[in-house]
Amino acid sequence: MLLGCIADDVTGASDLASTLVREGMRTVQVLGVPASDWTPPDVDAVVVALKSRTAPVAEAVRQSLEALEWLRGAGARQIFFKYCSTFDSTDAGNIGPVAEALLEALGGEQTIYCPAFPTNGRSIYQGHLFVGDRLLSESGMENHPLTPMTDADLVRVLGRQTRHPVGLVPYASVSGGAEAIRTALDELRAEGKRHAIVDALDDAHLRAIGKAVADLSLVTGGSGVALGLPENFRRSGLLQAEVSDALPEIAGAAAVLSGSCSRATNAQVAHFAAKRPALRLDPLALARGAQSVETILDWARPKMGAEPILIYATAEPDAVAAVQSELGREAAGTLVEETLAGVAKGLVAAGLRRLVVAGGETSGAVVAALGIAALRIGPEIDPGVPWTATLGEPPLLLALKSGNFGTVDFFEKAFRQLPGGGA
Ligand SMILES: Nc1ncnc2c1ncn2[C@@H]1O[C@H](COP(=O)(O)OP(=O)(O)O)[C@@H](O)[C@H]1O
Ligand SMILES: O=C(O)[C@@H](O)C(=O)COP(=O)(O)O
Repeated sequence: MLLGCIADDVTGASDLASTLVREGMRTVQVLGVPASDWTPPDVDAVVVALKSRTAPVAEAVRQSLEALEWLRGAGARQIFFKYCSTFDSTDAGNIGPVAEALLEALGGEQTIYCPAFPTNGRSIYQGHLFVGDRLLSESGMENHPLTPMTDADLVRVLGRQTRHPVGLVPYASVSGGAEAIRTALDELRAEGKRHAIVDALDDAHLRAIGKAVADLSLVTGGSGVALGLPENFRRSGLLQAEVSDALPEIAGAAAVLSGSCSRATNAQVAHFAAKRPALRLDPLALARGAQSVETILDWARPKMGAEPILIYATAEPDAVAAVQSELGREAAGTLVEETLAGVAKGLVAAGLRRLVVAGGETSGAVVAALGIAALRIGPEIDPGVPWTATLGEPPLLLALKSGNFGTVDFFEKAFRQLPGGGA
């Protein structure tokens, strides 16, 4: 294995794995830290998907260090820590504390932070993260149910999460190419800055950054900055393999489970629900017992197979806020996640084989409930969201959609790409 990756959520992990496959690395995504005696298939990169983005800090650090130990044991030459392209975190963490712990364990002196993903509209200028033409803090992410992002200045945001000071490699250096980026990093290191936010506006910047960090033991960022890493291994003659994104054909009923409340998912749910059988979860009804996994499965089972169905908790910010004020932010999230995970289990037992899940935390809960160990990466539906196939049981085609990714017709498009569509 050349590149060992630790992703703080499961949708982010498939986003990263998909980027690595497209850039010529044979990549497998594993869900949770594998058993010490598990040998990965013949691959160049392994992405360990954790559910650590919103875990308590100590737990996120513990899981990440465990993943690091496994990846190093399996021979990884460089470590990549993947988090969200919208830098989803709180003042407590978990990006800063996890990266600091990984850096310390690796004996590294410095690492970079670059969540830019220009293809999906995320760019960084003078340390400020933009989503399209808006600052992060005005992009809708300020209303995220678990990690509201109210500050777009990443030097400031990361500075609140780390023990060591944070610096910036600005656009002026990044546009000068790999050598200029290395010089800027050296200058920051000389000032005692172990952490460097790096500006990036387009893929050429990301590839230059990738080249500049070839010798860092730890690189951190969104999937975008991983674009430039495979080329480092190719240049040193370590990466030569042919990569295939072909998936096995798996027939069976199809469904979408959606727990993301992002702007993009709200629009996608409305679009799909207008044409297909759709059931809305009501967290307050779930809390009172008026709705349950069983009542949802009773609705779903007779409809399965004819066309894809949709089950969603997705709601607009005011509805989410009302639920949270009644149940509490975390309790509401957990209730919805556990319900959708239970529904996924029931649907698979009833013959579901093609599943799209919207939302990172939601996807984490669903794959854990289904006991899925690893995923093979297939073709992309939209940037950052590939179809995948489970390795082992149950045999499923699975697309784990990051909340904010995908066009408005994403769910229809996903099933159209499969042989036999969604029926
Ligand atoms: N109607 C709702 N009210 C409150 N919380 C909700 C509702 N619908 C979903 N949630 C919770 O919001 C969180 C969304 O996070 P996630 O699944 O990671 O989506 P995203 O990818 O958009 O960040 C989950 O914890 C989910 O259970
Ligand atoms: O980098 C990204 O934006 C995604 O890969 C990702 O991590 C998104 O997370 P969710 O929106 O929570 O699915």
